[in-house]
Amino acid sequence: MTDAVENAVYDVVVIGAGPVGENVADRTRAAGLSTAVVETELVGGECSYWACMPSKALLRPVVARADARKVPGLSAAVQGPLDAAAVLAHRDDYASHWKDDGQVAWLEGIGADFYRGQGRLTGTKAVSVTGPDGSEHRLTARHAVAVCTGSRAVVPDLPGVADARPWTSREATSAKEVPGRLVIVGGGVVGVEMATVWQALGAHVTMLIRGKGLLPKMEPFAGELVAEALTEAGADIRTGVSATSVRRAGPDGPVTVELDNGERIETDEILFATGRAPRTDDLGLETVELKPGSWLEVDDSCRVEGSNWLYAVGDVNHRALLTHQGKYQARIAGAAIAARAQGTAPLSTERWGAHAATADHAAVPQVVFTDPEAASVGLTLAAAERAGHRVRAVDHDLAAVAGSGLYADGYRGHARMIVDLDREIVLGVTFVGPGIGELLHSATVAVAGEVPIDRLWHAVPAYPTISEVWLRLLEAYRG
Ligand SMILES: Cc1cc2nc3c(=O)[nH]c(=O)nc-3n(C[C@H](O)[C@H](O)[C@H](O)COP(=O)(O)OP(=O)(O)OC[C@H]3O[C@@H](n4cnc5c(N)ncnc54)[C@H](O)[C@@H]3O)c2cc1C
Ligand SMILES: NC(=O)c1ccc[n+]([C@@H]2O[C@H](COP(=O)([O-])OP(=O)(O)OC[C@H]3O[C@@H](n4cnc5c(N)ncnc54)[C@H](O)[C@@H]3O)[C@@H](O)[C@H]2O)c1
Repeated sequence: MTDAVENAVYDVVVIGAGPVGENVADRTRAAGLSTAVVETELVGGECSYWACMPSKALLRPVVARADARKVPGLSAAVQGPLDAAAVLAHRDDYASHWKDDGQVAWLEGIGADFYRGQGRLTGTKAVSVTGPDGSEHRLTARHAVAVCTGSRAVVPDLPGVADARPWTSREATSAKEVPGRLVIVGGGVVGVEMATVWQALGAHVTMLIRGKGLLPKMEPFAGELVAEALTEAGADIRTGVSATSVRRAGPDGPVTVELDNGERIETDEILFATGRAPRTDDLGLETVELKPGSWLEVDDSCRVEGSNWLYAVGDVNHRALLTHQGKYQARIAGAAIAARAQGTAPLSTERWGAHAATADHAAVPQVVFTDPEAASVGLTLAAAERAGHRVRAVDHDLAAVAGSGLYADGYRGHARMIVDLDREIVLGVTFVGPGIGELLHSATVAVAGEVPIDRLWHAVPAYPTISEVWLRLLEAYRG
């Protein structure tokens, strides 16, 4: 495989070993292709150390306590504060203490060759790797290079922001202490999940939302129910305001945030949860006639538009910034790379084919792990109407289901199903309420499977579970 230390030829070179790069490598190795994997930080990527894993480890005790407080006979036992030190220690375990030995061993176990260093394209099918010690490797790919370099947090360029040392999602998921006061700018998924964690751990959280409410990409009731609960928990949610400058007084002093309405807020830390940018600025894209710093546009097999060897998989292609969706793309791209390399059979790139990431357009599931949880798959009503579908939204109060009442006293929640009136299939579903995260996959199966409403009528939910909401939604649709 290697003809010299610095120069090596592989069937496939994967740049970036987050969950997505790992899965591309897993698939290409399973197909018998020699594969090099290049990682500049930690194998496992953002998800393992500063995103999904630590954030969910922080959220689990918060949400479990909130649920338990609504169960008669149990609530009195869980009125005390969370043990913040134990929660943070649990988080540290789930972030593997920011060490990647286990994941490096896994990569080696699948037979991939691992290179630690910054990967850069240097031309067609050519990648250089600059190691931490300055060493240089030049890798050539016979068939494909897969860029899986993910995304990083965006911090708006406000006066004073750099000197204020703001938190991004990295600090918000890895902080060692609970700040007394935390201002969060942005009310997307990172904003609401981190507000839920840090408010419950003892910080006083203020959210600054420039728009009308939280979770603007979901159905409006999702943001409303999450905002209601966060406010009850003690958070201060301000909508229609933007930060205009940020100033930290001295190295350890508080931060003063100026708002566009003239107000000032003093805080101990400020978190910018204001979206993501692609990690493509130092990737050598200019050597293959692509623009550094841009998201990489791909076809449904995840191959970069206009190229026959370059793939972009996961966050970096901007199709759906979610680990499970990136791993799905990795399975599709890995299969496409192998099929093209082996040239044995034509690719199935038609809608829902083995080499087409069709679900990225039609059935992307997401769970927001707040109290209450918010989960959705497929289209919202607004998105379906924008796309020109003739649809009907069917709504049901989740509290009016036997299973919900048993799950929690005073259960609050809502469900919406978007039905395509021409095809009589479900285009989208949103659930908001305690304990609904695990319900989402039933909706994903219905949407991705394009299961006709007439057949869904025969999918009987067990009594008394929260899933009975399916029956109520179908009854409401059929009148
Ligand atoms: C706070 C937070 C919580 C989240 N929670 C969830 C969740 O609960 N569920 C969910 O599905 N998604 C969640 N996400 C989104 C999820 O983290 C991303 O969708 C996922 O990490 C994308 O995987 P990836 O492999 O494409 O990129 P990444 O995980 O970003 O990995 C990319 C890897 O490439 C490496 N790299 C970059 N450039 C180079 C280079 N030039 N050379 C070599 N290596 C390079 C990076 O070091 C990194 O290790 C969350 C995100 C955040 C910020
Ligand atoms: N549970 C999960 O699945 C999960 C959890 C966390 C993150 N993620 C993923 O990570 C990605 C990043 O999350 P995110 O919350 O950072 O991004 P986001 O795009 O979901 O939300 C960012 C929010 O910040 C606002 N914003 C942007 N610039 C601003 C500014 N200058 N001032 C004020 N507000 C501003 C936007 O209007 C938007 O509402 C998302 O795509 C999400 O899917 C997923």
